[in-house]
Amino acid sequence: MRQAGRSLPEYRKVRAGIPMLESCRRPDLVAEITLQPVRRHGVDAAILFSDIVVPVAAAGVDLDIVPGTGPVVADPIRTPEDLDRLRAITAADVSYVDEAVRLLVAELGGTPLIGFAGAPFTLASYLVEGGPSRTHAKTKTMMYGQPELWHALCARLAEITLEFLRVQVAAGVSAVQLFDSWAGALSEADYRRYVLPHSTYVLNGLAGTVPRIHFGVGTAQLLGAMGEAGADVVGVDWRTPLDAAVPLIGPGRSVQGNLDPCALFAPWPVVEAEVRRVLAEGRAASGHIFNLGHGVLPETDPDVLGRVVDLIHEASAASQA
Ligand SMILES: Cc1c2[nH]c(c1CCC(=O)O)Cc1[nH]c(c(CCC(=O)O)c1C)Cc1[nH]c(c(CCC(=O)O)c1C)Cc1[nH]c(c(C)c1CCC(=O)O)C2
Repeated sequence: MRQAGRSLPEYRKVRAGIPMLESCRRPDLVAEITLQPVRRHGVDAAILFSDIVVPVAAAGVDLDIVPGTGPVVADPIRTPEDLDRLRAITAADVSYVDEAVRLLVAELGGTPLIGFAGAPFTLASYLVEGGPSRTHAKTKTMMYGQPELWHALCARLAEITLEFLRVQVAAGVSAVQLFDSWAGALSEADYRRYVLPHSTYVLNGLAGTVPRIHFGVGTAQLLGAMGEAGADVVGVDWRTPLDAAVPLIGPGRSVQGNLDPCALFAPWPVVEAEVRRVLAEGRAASGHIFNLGHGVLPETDPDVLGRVVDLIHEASAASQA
């Protein structure tokens, strides 16, 4: 999730005056920003500093990441001719990611690095809408009205995503996360018909390499299907308690989540109780990666994040003793 950054003063300092996409293309900066939360909070894994739209920009789409808004696409993709502007990528198109991952793996020592990419639906939504959307109306208009174009777009995005993840795996990441942040906008039937085959293509393409995490927001109705897409770990947002999510996700998969990012604004005793609740509910799963249910909000106090990390370490050590 978008977490390395925005709450940390040291992040804002190194990013000052450097546009988001440019910072994603500078391996030295990527390495420094990725390491910041590991140094400060002592988290158990680092998440690569990049963005889900980085490979799409490398594929020839004119886009920008606007502070406070998110990805904005100059000419949205709405016709078969528009789709021609989205070409395949090769490793050479994203060589800065290869370089950044190699730098990081060397620096991190034993701390695992998690790579990531955006899933076809969430990427398609930005490309078709032209920017963030509450209803995803234009995206669904293409999905229902031009299903052939929709599937061609998602198939192209799946190839781009898979290549982007393969570069990260080859460079040494220890796990990958596929973000389908906005898939929760779909019914299970539509997800299965219009999205699942494409996400499955990406996740299966990495079978036998590194563990695969699959995450979306507001996906209670999709947890089973998202697990079927081929993930080893399914990420859950804060709306669904982990012990309720586990039977939906099914056997053989671990869970990730799911503290409400807004809980970090509560008085410490409330934060502590919420963290302990999430840990207790996570015991229903065969494996649990503690995380927030979505990204850290920029206003979050970094000291509270540090205390949460310490509490989780203490509580997991105590439960294993
Ligand atoms: C949907 C999505 C995006 N990007 C991402 C997703 C999927 C996960 C999720 O749902 O949070 C994924 C992402 N984006 C970023 C990371 C790197 C890891 C990390 O920083 O923790 C990751 C894993 C950096 C980023 N990506 C972005 C930031 C903020 C950039 C800044 O410093 O201004 C960071 C650190 C920008 C971004 N990029 C995107 C949005 C919606 C925004 C926020 C815009 C805003 O509110 O300012 C698209």
